Amino acid sequence: MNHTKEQRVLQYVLDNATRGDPQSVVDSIDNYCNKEEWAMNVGDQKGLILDNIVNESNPCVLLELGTYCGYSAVRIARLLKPGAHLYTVEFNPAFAAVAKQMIEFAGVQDKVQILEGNTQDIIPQLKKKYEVDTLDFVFIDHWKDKYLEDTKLLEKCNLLRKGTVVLADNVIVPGAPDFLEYVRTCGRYDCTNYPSFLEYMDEKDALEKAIFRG
Ligand SMILES: Oc1cc(-c2ccc(F)cc2)cc2cccnc12
Ligand SMILES: [Mg+2]
Repeated sequence: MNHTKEQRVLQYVLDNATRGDPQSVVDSIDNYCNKEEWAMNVGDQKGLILDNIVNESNPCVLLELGTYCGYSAVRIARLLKPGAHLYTVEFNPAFAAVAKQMIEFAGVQDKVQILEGNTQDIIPQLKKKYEVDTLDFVFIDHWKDKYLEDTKLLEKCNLLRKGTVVLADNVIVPGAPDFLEYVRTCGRYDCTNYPSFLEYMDEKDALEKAIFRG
C-alpha cells in the first residue's frame, strides 16, 4: 500500500509517533527524512526559525501555500492560540490526502483546514467563501515560480494588512529570485533574511520574512 514516499512518511508517523501529540509527529517526520528518505518538509533547522517567527507574531488567521505532507501545518498549528486558524493550500491530491491523515493524527484538525486546488483559484475565494478578512501570517512554501505571482495576488485581493508577516521558504535553494527582488525593492515590505540550511542536508538555504507595510 505504501507505494509513494509520502505514504511511507505517513506510515512511519503512524507507527512511531503518539496520536494527539503534534511534537512527536514533527520529530518522527524529521527522524524518517534524516535517516531513510529525503523529503521537502521545511525541516527542524528552518522549522525552529519558523516557530520563533510564528510565536513573535501571535497570529490568529494564517495561510500556508504548499501543504505537502502537513509537516509545517502541524508544526505551526501546535503553536497557535485557541481560536486561531490555519488555511493550507495543496494542489496535489495525493499530497493532500497524506496531509489530511497527518493533521488528524496530530490532533490539530480543528485548527487547520486543507484547501485542495490551485493557489491562483483559492486565494481570490478566501474573503467570500472562507470568510477571511485579512491574514496575520502567510507561509509560502510551494513551487518557487509561483511565489511572486501569489504574493501580488494576495495584495490585489486585499488580504494583507499593516504588519502581516509573509514568510517564504527556500529563497536560496531552489531559490525565488524574482520574489526576493520584488519584496526587497517594491517599498511595501520590511524584509529580513534568515540564513539556515536545506532540510536534512548541509546545503545553505534561507527563509525571508517580508512584513507588509500596509
Ligand atoms: O523545501 C523545498 C526544497 C526543495 C528542493 C528540491 C530539490 C533540491 F535538490 C533542493 C530543494 C523543493 C521544494 C518545493 C516546494 C516546497 N519546498 C521545497
Ligand atoms: Mg520548502
